[in-house]
Amino acid sequence: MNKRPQLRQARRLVVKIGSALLTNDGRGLDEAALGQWVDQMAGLIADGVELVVVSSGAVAVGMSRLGWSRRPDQLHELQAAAAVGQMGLVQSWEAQFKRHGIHTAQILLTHDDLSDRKRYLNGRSTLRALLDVGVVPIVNENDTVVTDEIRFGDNDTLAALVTNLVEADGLIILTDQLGLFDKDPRRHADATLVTECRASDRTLDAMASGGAGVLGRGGMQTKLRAARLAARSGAFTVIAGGRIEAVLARLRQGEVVGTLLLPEQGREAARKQWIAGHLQTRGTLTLDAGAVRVLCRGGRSLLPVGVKAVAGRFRRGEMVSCVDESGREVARGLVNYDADEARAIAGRSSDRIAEVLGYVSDEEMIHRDNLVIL
Ligand SMILES: Nc1ncnc2c1ncn2[C@@H]1O[C@H](COP(=O)(O)OP(=O)(O)O)[C@@H](O)[C@H]1O
Ligand SMILES: N[C@@H](CCC(=O)OP(=O)(O)O)C(=O)O
Repeated sequence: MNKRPQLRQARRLVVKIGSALLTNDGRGLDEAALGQWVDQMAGLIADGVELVVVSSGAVAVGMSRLGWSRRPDQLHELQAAAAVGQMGLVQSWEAQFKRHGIHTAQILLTHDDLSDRKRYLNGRSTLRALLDVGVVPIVNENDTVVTDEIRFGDNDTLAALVTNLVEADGLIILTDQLGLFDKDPRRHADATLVTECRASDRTLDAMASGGAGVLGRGGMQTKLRAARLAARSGAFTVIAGGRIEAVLARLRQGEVVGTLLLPEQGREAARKQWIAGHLQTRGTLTLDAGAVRVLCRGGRSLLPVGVKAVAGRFRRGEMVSCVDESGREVARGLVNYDADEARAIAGRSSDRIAEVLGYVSDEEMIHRDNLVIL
C-alpha cells in the first residue's frame, strides 16, 4: 500500500515521542516500547532515512526515579526531576540503539537557541555533522534553564523547530491517541479521526481545542501548531498512535495511519520565502564569474575562493547579498563568518582558512542549505 508517497520518499525525518507514551502513562520508562520504536527506527535508517528523535519524558522518568507520585508545581522541582530523568532517558535510547550498532548523541536545546541566528547555525552544523556520520541525535528541551516551557510542555514546538533546523522532509509525532480527531476522543466516544488535511486549515483549530492528557502537557493544540511551524520549511507532519503495531514501518510504507497534515508549499519554495522575506541583508559579497556560474547551476555552496570583495558589517549567521562583478544580485544567504573574517579568507581556498584565521568553523562561506538563488 502506498497511499502517501511523501512518507515513502522522505530522506530525513524527525520523530517526536511524548511523555505519556514513553512512560506508559506514568509507570516509569516503558523500555519495551522504546525498544520496539528503536527497532523500527533502525529499519528506517537501513532504508536510507536520516533520523532525529525528539524525546520527552525527562520529568516523568525523574519523578519515577525519585519516587514522586504527584507532578510538582514548583518550577525548580520540575527542573530537578527533569535533570534526574534525562539521565535515564538517554541511557535507554543509547542502549536500545546500541543493539543495532547505531550511535546516539544527546542534544539539549531551548527555543532561544533556535531564535538566535548564530546559535541556530551552530546547532544546525552540529546536527548535520551527526547525521553525516550516521549518529541519531536524541533531542529534548534543556529543562534546567528554561522556565515556561517545562511548565506547559512544548516538545511539539521544539520538534517542529528542529524539523525547520535540519530541513527535514517530515515530522512524525507519536502520541497516545491514534491521531487528531474531530474532537477530544478521551471525552467523546463518537470522535472520528482526521486522516489528511492541510496544516493551515482553520477548521482544525476547533477540533484540537481539548486539553492534554494527564502526563503530556501540550495536547493537540501544540501538535497542530507544530504542524504549522513544520510546514513553514515545507515539511509534512504525521500525528499517529505510538502504540500501533509497527507504526513507523507502516508509515514508511505509505500506509494511511494517523493524521497527515500537509504544507502549502514544497521545501524549496518555503526556504526561498523564508530567506527572501524574513531577514534584512547586512552586507555584500562580490563573486567572481566562476562562482556565479557554479551557484546559478544550483545545489552548490559558496566557497571563500569565489569571493572577490566583501562590503558591510555583518556577523556569522546574518544575511548577505551575493552580487556579480557588475553589481547584479544573484543570491542571498546566511554567511558563516563575520565580515572581518570573510575579508581575510576571500579569494583563498578552503584548506587555507585555518592558516589565516587560526580555526575553521566551516569550509563554505555560505552553505547551500542557507543559500537562495535569485
Ligand atoms: N481533537 C483531539 N484529537 C486527539 N486528541 C485530543 C484532541 N483534543 C485533545 N486531545 C488530547 O490530547 C492528548 C495528547 O496530547 P498530550 O497529552 O500532550 O500527549 P503527548 O505526551 O504525546 O504530547 C490526548 O490524550 C487527548 O486527550
Ligand atoms: N522536556 C520535558 C518535555 C515535556 C513535554 O513537552 O511533554 P509532552 O507534551 O509529553 O511532549 C520532559 O522531557 O519532561
